[in-house]
Order: sequence, then structure tokens, then C-alpha cells
Amino acid sequence: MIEVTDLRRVYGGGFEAVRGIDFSVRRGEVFALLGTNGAGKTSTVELLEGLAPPAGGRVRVLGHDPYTERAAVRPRTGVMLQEGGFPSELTVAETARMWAGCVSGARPPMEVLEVVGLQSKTDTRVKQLSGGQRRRLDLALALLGDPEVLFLDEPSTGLDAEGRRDTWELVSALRESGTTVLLTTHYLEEAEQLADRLAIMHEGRIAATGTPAEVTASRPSRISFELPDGYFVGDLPPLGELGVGDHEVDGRIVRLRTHELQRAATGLLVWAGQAGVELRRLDMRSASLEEAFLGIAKEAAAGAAEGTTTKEYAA
Ligand SMILES: Nc1ncnc2c1ncn2[C@@H]1O[C@H](COP(=O)(O)OP(=O)(O)OP(=O)(O)O)[C@@H](O)[C@H]1O
Repeated sequence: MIEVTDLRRVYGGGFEAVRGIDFSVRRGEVFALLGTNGAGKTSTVELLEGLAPPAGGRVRVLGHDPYTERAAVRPRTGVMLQEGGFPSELTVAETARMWAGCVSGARPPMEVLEVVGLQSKTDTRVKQLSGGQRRRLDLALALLGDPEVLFLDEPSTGLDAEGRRDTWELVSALRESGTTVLLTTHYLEEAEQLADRLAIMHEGRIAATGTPAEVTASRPSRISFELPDGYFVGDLPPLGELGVGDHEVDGRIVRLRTHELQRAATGLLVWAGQAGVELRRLDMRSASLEEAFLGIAKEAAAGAAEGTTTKEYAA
């Protein structure tokens, strides 16, 4: 549905915001673009939406160039920009009707307003809507053309926790109905919940890509606990044999990092059981997408000088 090869975007002053990225999105998939501020997510999405031509490389959406073959692509895509501009004096219903007039084969405006939960606000003027309600109106307009591919640029920014959950449910329902979704987000939990696959951007490049599970699986799990009274780290079983990569001791607290959580955890608990000691403040956890994101961004920053390579976790 979307195919991106060696894509580049250069702004007026010569600044290269997108520096040769590759990814593809399959039919019915939710694909998330993550990244630090200024990583190049919006610059990329705008190229996919056909709002600007690339400085280099290639974009195909539904098999077409979204910039030069706009007429073939635009009717089949829905776009929710980071900031929508609405005439503020119109009501919600008037805005949806006006927009429907610009879309060929539009769905009934009331239907999409109901989908996003704005049915009780149809007579409210846009200027009186909250920020979150405006985001929902924006989403409703993107859905009017019943798109095959939906671009959502930070769909839940500005929404409260409940609004965010509602948006997630909506995106999940769209995926169920076969819509392909490309979204950018700052919320790692959002990507973890919604994305079938994701790419983490950093300074115009893709630093890592794969399913959320694949990207997090590359990061070490953590175990921490308090040393039992009278014991020292040297009294623990040999950590290397438990699959522990490295460890640090902070007062009485021991922190272990491992790529083999079950083996390390079992070894530690068997040891504690045999020694008859309690491991107080015991905590064991797999890496979260947030840890993976922070680690990858840090590594990418460190590796930038020597030319960063993309980590592919996909099978
Ligand atoms: N019109 C422009 N002219 C010059 N530079 C720009 C322009 N638009 C964006 N940039 C720069 O390009 C880089 C990428 O910006 P972009 O908005 O794509 O990042 P982003 O990943 O979407 O960031 P955010 O998460 O903060 O929205 C930034 O350094 C930004 O300052």
C-alpha cells in the first residue's frame, strides 16, 4: 500500500530533514512512525500525502506517485494533519457537510460524526470545541471519503486519557475493517497498543524498525533486588552462567541486565530458595518500547558521526 525507497527531503536553506529512508506498509496494517522532536516524521508523512515532492528517492502510495499522480491517490486516502484549520464560525455539522461537498462519494456527514463521538456537538461552533474535540472533528473529516489508506499525524496529541483510548479503539476498528493506517506519535504506549510494525526515526534516518515485540526484544530485560542481610554480590551464583550481561550495585540494591530473563530469574530464585533468603524489593521486567526507544535514540546519536545503520528486527 505504501512503498518508500531512499526517500529524502531538503528544505529551502539546504537542511536535509529526511536523509534516505526505506520502509513499506502492507494492506490492512497499522504502521507507526516514532521519533524524537524534529526527527523528520511530519516531513516524511507530508511526502506520502503528496503535499511536496521528494528531494530524492521514491514514494508510492497505492502504486502511484502521490505528488505527480495526485488525482489517482488523493480520493483513496484520508489525511489528518497535525493542525487542522477550520472556519471557526461554522458548526460541527456545517463543517462536515462543507467538507463532504469536496469529497467524491462521501459518507453521510452524520455517520462519521457519530463514529468519532461528536453526535451531540453537531450544532456547536468549531471555535467553542475543546482541543480534543477539534482533533476528533479532524479525524471525522479524514474518514469522510472512506479511505483505503489513512494518514494520521499525531492523532491523539491534545486528547485526555479517555479521548486517547477512544482514538485507539477507533483506529483498531478501522484496521479490523481493512483500512491501512500510517500514524506518527509521541506516545510510545500508543505505538505499543496499535502498531503492527513501526519505525523509530532519529535525525532524518530510521534507527530501528520491526514489530513492537521485535524492537523491544533486542533490548535487555532488567532484574533488581536488595541483597539479603549478611550477603555480598560475590555470594550470588556466577552471574555470567545465569545469562546476565552486566550488573551494577547501588548500596544494597543489585541491578542485572539480561537477554535471557527466564534463565537469570530461575537461577536467582533457585539460589535464594536454597540459601533460605528473601530477595526484598525484587523486580523483574522485560524491556518496554519506551526503554527501547530511549536506548535506540541514544545509540543513534552516538553513532551519527560514524554513519548510523538501521536495525532491522523484522523476521
Ligand atoms: N519548512 C521548513 N523549513 C526548514 N526546516 C524545516 C521545515 N519544516 C521542518 N523543518 C525542520 O525539519 C526537521 C524535521 O521536522 P519534522 O516536523 O518533520 O519533525 P517531526 O519528527 O515531525 O517532529 P515533531 O515530533 O516535533 O513534530 C526539524 O529539524 C525541523 O526544524
